[in-house]
Amino acid sequence: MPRDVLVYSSRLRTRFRGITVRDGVLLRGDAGWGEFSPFWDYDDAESSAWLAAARETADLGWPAQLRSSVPVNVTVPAVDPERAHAIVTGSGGCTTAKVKVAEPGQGLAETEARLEAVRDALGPAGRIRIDANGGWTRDEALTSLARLDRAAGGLEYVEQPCASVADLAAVRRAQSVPVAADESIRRAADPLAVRRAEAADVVVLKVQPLGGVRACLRLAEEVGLPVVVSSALESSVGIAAGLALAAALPELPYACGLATVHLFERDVAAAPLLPVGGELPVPASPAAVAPLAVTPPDVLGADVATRERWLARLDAVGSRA
Ligand SMILES: O=C(O)CCC(=O)c1ccccc1C(=O)O
Ligand SMILES: [Mg+2]
Repeated sequence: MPRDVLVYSSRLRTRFRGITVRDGVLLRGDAGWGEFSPFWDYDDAESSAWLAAARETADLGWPAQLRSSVPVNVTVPAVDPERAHAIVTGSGGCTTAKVKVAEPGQGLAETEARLEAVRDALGPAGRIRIDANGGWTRDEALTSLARLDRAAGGLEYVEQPCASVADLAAVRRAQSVPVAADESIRRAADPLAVRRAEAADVVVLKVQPLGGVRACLRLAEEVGLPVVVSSALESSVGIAAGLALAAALPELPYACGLATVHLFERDVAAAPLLPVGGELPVPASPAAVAPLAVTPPDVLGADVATRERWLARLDAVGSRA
């Protein structure tokens, strides 16, 4: 393997987005290290934006930064109330929590119990947002939001309650919890459809699926809505690019969803990007977030088969450009 391409793999502490292991490639360029880690269910065409993001960070580095630290939310997967409470308590001082809801196979009562536990751990001044990942119909969204807003003692917003832009707009009009668009931006042919339909109050932007920090800055300007920068469940190298975007946005009214390194059993960086006092420090440049020393060769956790799979994927996606 070339010296400027590393493959990492880590088990996750809890199942997230249906996966229990996260892996990806780290690429080194003149500016430092960038991460290429599309999920395995993404095809080569969809993965090319992820590669553009990795190359931008590695080769060009990041635009000017307006802030040196970024408030972040703790991310609470669809775990039981005791785990949810412990995750919030051990979050490194986060006062905003994002809780996964609409998990297949889970009932509303379980979700209510999780939200009550999170509220108990945060106290009355904390903020709670939820993410349904498009899992509800309009009617389910309306029923669920009324109940979950009560269980949480107030919701800051709901992320992607339904899959389609039309349904997001309908849910937004029919009740009072603000709506954030995630998949409707990052997996849509036309991310501006959300603005035209007045389907959201907030947009979630992720650097890798949207093709890089600069592409996200342009999109933020075009959409004209408040932005929450979030992780695609990346190692500290990928999270660093999210922090670069959050640091470059003219306004940042909400905590960002970049505190996900705690979900990894083993991060790639010597100094993992974990929150302190509810904030993450913004690395000055991509060179500031280097992976651990690369000897012995398995230090980043990927076995030979995983490395070969990623190198083949990198070739396939790279040859499309
Ligand atoms: O926003 C956060 O708190 C963490 C990031 C997150 O939830 C996420 C991570 C990987 C893939 C999808 C999502 C999502 O927001 O749906
Ligand atoms: Mg989301």
